[in-house]
Amino acid sequence: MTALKKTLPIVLFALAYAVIAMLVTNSYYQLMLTLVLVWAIFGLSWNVLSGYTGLVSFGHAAFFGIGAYTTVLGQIHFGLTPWITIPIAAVLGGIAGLMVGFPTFRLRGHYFALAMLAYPLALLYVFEWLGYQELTIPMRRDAPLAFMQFEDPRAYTMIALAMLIGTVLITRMIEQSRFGRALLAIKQNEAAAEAAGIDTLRWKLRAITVSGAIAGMVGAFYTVVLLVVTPPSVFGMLVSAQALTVTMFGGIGTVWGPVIGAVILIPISEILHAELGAKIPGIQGVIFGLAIVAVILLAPEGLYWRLRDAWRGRKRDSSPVPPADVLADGEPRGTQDGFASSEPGLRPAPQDERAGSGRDVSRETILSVQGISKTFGGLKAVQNVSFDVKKGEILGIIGPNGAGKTTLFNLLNGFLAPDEGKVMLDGRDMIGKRPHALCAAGVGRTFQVMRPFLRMSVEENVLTGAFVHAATDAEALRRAKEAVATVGLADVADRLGGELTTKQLRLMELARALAGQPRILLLDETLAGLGHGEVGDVLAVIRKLAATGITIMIIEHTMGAMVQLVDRFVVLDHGMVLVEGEPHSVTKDPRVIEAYLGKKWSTHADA
Ligand SMILES: Nc1ncnc2c1ncn2[C@@H]1O[C@H](COP(=O)(O)OP(=O)(O)OP(=O)(O)O)[C@@H](O)[C@H]1O
Repeated sequence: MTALKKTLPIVLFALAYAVIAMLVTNSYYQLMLTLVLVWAIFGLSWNVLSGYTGLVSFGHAAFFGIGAYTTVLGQIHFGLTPWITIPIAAVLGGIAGLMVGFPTFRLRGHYFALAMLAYPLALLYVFEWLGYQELTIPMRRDAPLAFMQFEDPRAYTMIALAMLIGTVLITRMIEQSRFGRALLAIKQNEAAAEAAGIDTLRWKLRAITVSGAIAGMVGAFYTVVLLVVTPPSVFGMLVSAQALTVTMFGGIGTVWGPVIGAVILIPISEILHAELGAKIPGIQGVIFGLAIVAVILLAPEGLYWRLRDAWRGRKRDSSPVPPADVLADGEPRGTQDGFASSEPGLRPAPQDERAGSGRDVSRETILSVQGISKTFGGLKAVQNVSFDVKKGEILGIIGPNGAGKTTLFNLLNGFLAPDEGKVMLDGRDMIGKRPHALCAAGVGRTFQVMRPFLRMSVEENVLTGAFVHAATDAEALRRAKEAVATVGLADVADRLGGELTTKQLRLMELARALAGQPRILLLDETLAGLGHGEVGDVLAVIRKLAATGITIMIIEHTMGAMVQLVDRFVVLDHGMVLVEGEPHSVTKDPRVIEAYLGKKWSTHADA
């Protein structure tokens, strides 16, 4: 039923388009109908890589041009029909994608976008140098159908429509599978995606391969329609810009975006080009420029998302503003006053209550940190830190701001490689492993500054973390639902990440880490930004997880809560272990009071 509901708009669109195409007799308008579909397909190709992963490509013309030249050279030199060269172009486009992706994915953001620009430009000059300035597809009047040379231009529109439906269905499949979820997770937060067990490089390479294949295919077909190919017409800047513009205008990261963008922008630019092209050369570039400016100002993610948000907004009158510490740069809280923060009502417990969790902890070591160090420039953020974590233990990592606590977590989950030292998980050396591999080995992680996927629902957020050990999508979904229920978010499972309160976001991050079935969970300031009652709720969930046997390491400044939660503390100061031990002895240690807790602590505790 749902599948039918999702496929119906595509079927209706295709039917309406086919009817219009059949009714149009003017060959110029027929060509425009074909070109709308060509640019929609090219936009979908761009979308598979850039729309879903957020890695903007200015170089998709490289794949398009390879496809275009495959067709024309295939027919000139080998007498091959486009029925054969179009699939070959798709394969070559895919291979080119893989070859481009491998070195270029080392770069991020603007650097990636600019590096991508180099590929079509380089190919443009290579093809000019090879003497392929202007090539025309030889006419085959003896076998027009066999060589895709139709008298009736409607045939091209129908083929383009079939290609568009195929591309939409492929994109849909990607979007709704583990593939698409991995790409969207990468887009929204690559570090969080890695920590949730997603092998980001592998998924990005798959995306660029599929994207290159679609671009190669449609580039090949474009040449069949226009019959002539020149390097600037297929490798030129305007070609890449066209894919980018139709998608940005229509909507990034959705199947409908490139279709909407192409349906609106291509006819406008083509008609203006026909009417005013002689007086204002390059009018198409102006139209695309204006479209981009309009989109940036009015609907930064494109028309589709603006309309969808307006529709959702009408359905849901008020949605809470995302908390200030989500993806923000600043520290959400700290100990700037030299006194570890203590939530109202969670003042340091009286001496006799401060005996930690009182739970039985195994003697077996799960994680052994052996002399690890990390230096940033001249700053020794972590210096020769060693300690063991016992199976089932809740270990608190405390220390003043800048003591190296988050850096330690980054070393433990593979975001950073230590300069020296070892990290042994169940006796196996974990050094050199990437975060997704460490996640697969059993290390789960949440973040100090929360990294939710704001455009995904709670369940989808958690699902991204569930694939790491799930053999099938159904199993991942089951695990995600279980994790959502365990943290008590089942009632809001359908809400978007951007609509949650701080407490719900903290619990959702916990569930996302939990869905990967971790054996050890690294919780970085999970209580930050929570109110009094909320701290108690989240603590109850952490205790519940510990009771199931999960080992927990937690960084937290809320000392009143920490002394009641943890079995043991490791206190860091200036990147070194200052003291290690049970809560009651650690909180009385003069060195800890001096470096971290402050004199106010002992006054509070004695009160
Ligand atoms: N990527 C980096 N590059 C340079 N310096 C860094 C980097 N990451 C951390 N540092 C520095 O290393 C030191 C330790 O930082 P870290 O974030 O680990 O401290 P922390 O104990 O977690 O502090 P807080 O309690 O404020 O979160 C700080 O001086 C910080 O400025």
